[in-house]
Amino acid sequence: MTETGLLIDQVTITLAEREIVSLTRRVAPGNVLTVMGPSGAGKSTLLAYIGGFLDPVFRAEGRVLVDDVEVTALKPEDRHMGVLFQDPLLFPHMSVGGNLMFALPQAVRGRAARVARVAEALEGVGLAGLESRDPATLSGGQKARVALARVLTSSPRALLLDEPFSKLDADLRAQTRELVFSKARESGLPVLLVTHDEADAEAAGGDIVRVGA
Ligand SMILES: Nc1ncnc2c1ncn2[C@@H]1O[C@H](COP(=O)(O)OP(=O)(O)OP(=O)(O)O)[C@@H](O)[C@H]1O
Repeated sequence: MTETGLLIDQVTITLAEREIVSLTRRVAPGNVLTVMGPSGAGKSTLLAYIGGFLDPVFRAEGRVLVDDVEVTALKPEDRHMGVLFQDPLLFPHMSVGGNLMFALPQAVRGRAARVARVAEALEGVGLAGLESRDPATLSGGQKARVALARVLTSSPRALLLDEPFSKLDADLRAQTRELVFSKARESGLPVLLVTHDEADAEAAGGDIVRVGA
């Protein structure tokens, strides 16, 4: 039987013989697994291993599967995981539309179809018509939504969120996380969320795993 979603299978990460983190979990499509723990507990390290960009100073064992396909040995770009960090990391030399166009899979062919997909993605995050804007002119909340639209445009199979709401003030934080979780549910994406914030974990509505001391 095909097991959909994200499987973190007996993943153990060590640094100089010291175990940093160890976990086995499945995240079903549309569900969120929240990883909480004190600073230094290994939350970002775990997320980096799953995304394929773990610093080689660490030693890691265990498998990562997406929709029953093992991705452990693949490069980050071949894993089809959408990653959001604390900073939106938009390309500053490209317009908002350019940022999204860059993420759009090559399989979407033809200028008109590509332009339409970008417009649709911006509309989906409440930013219709902002294609030509310079990212530097956007508010923090708008940048976070462009980053979300860009990630969704790339047709990911899972979302990895490393404290993506932590720089937003309380109201904006609540709005942005609702948008992210509702988009993930709508798209049937499994989500791994790393956060310090109990309200983020509660809003995520899924399982919570606590790592570290
Ligand atoms: N590139 C690195 N080289 C050596 N040690 C590292 C490296 N990155 C992280 N560490 C160490 O690995 C451990 C886990 O770090 P990690 O960043 O995963 O923690 P975290 O739980 O995400 O913390 P925070 O909440 O502060 O971001 C810490 O002891 C950290 O000092």
